[in-house]
Amino acid sequence: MSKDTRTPADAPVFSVEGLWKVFGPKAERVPTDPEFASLSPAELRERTGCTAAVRDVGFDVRKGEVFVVMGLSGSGKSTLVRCLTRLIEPTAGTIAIDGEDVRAMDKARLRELRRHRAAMVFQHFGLLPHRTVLDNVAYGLEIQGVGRAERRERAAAFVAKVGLEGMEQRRPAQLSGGQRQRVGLARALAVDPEVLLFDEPFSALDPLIRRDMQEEVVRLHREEGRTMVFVTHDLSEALKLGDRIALMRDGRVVQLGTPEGIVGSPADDYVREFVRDVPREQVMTVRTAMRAATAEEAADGPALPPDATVSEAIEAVARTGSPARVMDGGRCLGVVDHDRLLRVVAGTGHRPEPGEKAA
Ligand SMILES: Nc1ncnc2c1ncn2[C@@H]1O[C@H](COP(=O)(O)OP(=O)(O)OP(=O)(O)O)[C@@H](O)[C@H]1O
Repeated sequence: MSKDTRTPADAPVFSVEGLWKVFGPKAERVPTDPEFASLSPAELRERTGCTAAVRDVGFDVRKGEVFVVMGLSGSGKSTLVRCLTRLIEPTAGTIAIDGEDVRAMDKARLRELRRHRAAMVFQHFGLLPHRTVLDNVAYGLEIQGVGRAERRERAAAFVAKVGLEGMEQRRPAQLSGGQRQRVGLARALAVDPEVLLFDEPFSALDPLIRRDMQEEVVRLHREEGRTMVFVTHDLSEALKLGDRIALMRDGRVVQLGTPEGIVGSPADDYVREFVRDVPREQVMTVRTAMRAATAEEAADGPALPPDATVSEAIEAVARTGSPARVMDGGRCLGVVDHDRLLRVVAGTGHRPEPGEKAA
């Protein structure tokens, strides 16, 4: 996936501010009382009997991006993403979709939001066992009131799109886990939502099928440019899929940034520890690794786009024996040489990305 090269449209799809979800007795008092806000999760539970699953979280999801919510088990990811369409009622804060206040929506509007605008793909597929693949995919269209002939035609197109052509008449029990998840994906896509929400959709799949599905998401995203919010506890999945990643810990977002920003400039020791084993050369780009070029260097040498990875640059430099030029529209932005590339691999010498900050 090409990262960092798109200029995102200004208007966010989702805009979230000061969001809290507190489970437990008299949950509403927790967000408003500064004394509670400073407590650790264990202290808060002890003092109030409440669990703050999401604590004062704010972010925008930009049009066309894959926004990943990542964190360990229990960090609040599922709760957060369910709050976006009020499958879980937030305790405090604001959520807007295309500028419209989600917390002010009545039942009918909410239904419309979940059916048409923000479709969810779940880990356990949620397929109807007695229906065929085709009818499962058509289901979302059926509840939208689309006529039978049209919905079957549209559903068939999406079945083909996710690579299940020829399996239209099978039932879910006759499919593998990966194939079932493809049906879930096709069903969500068929309603043509503005944004797709994925809650750990691939965590039950075995590693090879999981990789296939990740590639499927990358491909669909590349082809359609659809906005996606993707929950995962798997760092390599987050780095592979995310244009930006919100890293959660104990209900808070501890860092929000590009994969490169998070790996290259961890906001604190927790994040640093989290990304310690990531192969940096596969995430860091030459845009970050480069230095200024001399006139001679700018004129000759292998050329790479700014979002090429350091790993790709190592290959180019090894092949040609000379520094690689970072080229953007015919202009040489800088060069990467052995020294620069090795520094990235060794984890010394990166520059913080402009605009990256802890959330
Ligand atoms: N209905 C509930 N009642 C009470 N506490 C809850 C409820 N749902 C979630 N929690 C708590 O909120 C916290 C966040 O849970 P959540 O499921 O959002 O985490 P997660 O990051 O999605 O975890 P996982 O990766 O294991 O699904 C946890 O401490 C969890 O025990």
